[in-house]
Amino acid sequence: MGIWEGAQEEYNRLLALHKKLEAMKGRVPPQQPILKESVLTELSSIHCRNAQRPPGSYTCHTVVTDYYPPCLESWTTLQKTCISQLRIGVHHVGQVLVVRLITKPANHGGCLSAIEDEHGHVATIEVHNDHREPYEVLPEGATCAIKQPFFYAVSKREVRVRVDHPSDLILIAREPTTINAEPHAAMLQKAEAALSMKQYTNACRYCLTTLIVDRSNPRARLLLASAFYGLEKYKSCLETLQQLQVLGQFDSDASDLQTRGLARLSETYYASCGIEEVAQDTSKTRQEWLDHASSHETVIVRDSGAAGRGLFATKSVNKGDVVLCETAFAMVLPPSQLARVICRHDLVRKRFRINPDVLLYVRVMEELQRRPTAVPDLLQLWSGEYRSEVKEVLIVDGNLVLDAFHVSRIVELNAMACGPNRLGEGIWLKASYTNHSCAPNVSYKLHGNLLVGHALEDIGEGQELLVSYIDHPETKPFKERHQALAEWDFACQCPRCTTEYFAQWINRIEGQLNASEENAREVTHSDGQEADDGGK
Ligand SMILES: C[S@@+](CC[C@H](N)C(=O)[O-])C[C@H]1O[C@@H](n2cnc3c(N)ncnc32)[C@H](O)[C@@H]1O
Repeated sequence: MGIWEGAQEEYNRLLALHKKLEAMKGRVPPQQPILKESVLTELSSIHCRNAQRPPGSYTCHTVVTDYYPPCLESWTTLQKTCISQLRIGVHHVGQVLVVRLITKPANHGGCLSAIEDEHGHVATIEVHNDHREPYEVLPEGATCAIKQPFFYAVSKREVRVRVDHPSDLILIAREPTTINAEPHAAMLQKAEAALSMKQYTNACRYCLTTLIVDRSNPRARLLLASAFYGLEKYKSCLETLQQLQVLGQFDSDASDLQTRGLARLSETYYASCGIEEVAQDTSKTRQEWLDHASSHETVIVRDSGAAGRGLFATKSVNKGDVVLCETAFAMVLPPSQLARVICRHDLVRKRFRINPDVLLYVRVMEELQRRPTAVPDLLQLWSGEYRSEVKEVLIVDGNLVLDAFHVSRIVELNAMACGPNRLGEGIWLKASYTNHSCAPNVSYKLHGNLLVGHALEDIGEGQELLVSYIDHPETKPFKERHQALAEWDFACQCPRCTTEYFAQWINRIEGQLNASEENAREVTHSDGQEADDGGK
């Protein structure tokens, strides 16, 4: 059985099970208190099964049974509850469960561990949407606070405390942030480690902490400039390097970074990265991530009427010109998208998703944690009917608050297929505003992680940029185009569809009118005949 069929079968099983389990809502678990042995046995069997899987390749399932918002309050202001007071299928809003993690964590759809409260009662915790290593998510022995605990039935016999928003889990026994007291060397080592993991915001924090105390530390300045470069803040990068020049500490690393920074800045304003050369290079090297900057000076986001917001040209461009050039916010391409298969069964929206969609979502969540400065830009993207209160960078109890369901919906509605045979997917923050048209005036091409939009015709200043979300719309009739667009959950209102829709509508009305005229003629005719017959 293929991955798709397997996921479909699992989805049907889960949906049927979920319907049956609804009857348990509001009740206590069938076995109260939950037996410690059964929790530990279940976890050790998951550990055994995981150990038998080939490393790096496994299938895991995430089941979404309910959409609910993350907690926006500090755990210290919530009312304490305990495991024996939890009710199945209930989000205990306004409450917090303080527990100790008593086993080694396991990966199984989410991150799992056994928890014990102050009364010695035990349950299993299941954390979703936090894709760090299990020992980082649920470190054995730590004490944690679970905000608004959701007690959820996995089967008729098994219930778990479930966390969908990573910020709803607080590790309270985690060491306090004492970074100010650390010596510079340790702080800069942390900055280097953060840079190597592309955690640019953290790297900035470590460097700035050093610079507050030692303004002329050249290493801290160079690392800070690199972190700004990673965050695509090229102006700040160059300013930081200038300060190094003033201090007379400008070495070859700084000079190299300055050259790259200047090149990126010029690309930002003048789209000067030489798309033709980039295209030739990437087709040869097949490099995924290119060192180039986004350039979207020629576009602006504005209201587009029925389609919501759209992307408009700020100046006129000729056919063939580059209208937009943007680096990916997150992207998954084969073969990495096949390294592990993750299925997300959404029982609320009655659909399931597998790679690459789910892996892209994982990457987006990781990227947001790494670069919180990008949070507002991502959260403003189209999310259909889903509304979230979290739209800005919000830190509660030291955690970045993200509504995992909101991010998931944004990824579903804005991801673009890309890469060889369109087997990959990515998110581009500006290009996401491009609406669909069945007669597009722009087409997107991918070079590495760089999405380049070319004008398919002359486009005037203020005109909307439109791409086709489907392949070859020009060859497809109305019905086929709408079938292909179905997965985006909207009825196309582009001028071509509107014209064709009205043409079809007028044809239908004319057909009906003709038919009723025909009927009326026949009735009159037969009435006339009857009258004639009657007269005979
Ligand atoms: C990727 S977003 C495009 C940006 C979006 N309009 C916004 O306001 O953020 C895709 C969504 O835009 C809307 N859309 C795009 N093209 C459309 C069209 N031709 N007709 C109607 N709605 C369209 C649909 O709601 C679709 O799900």
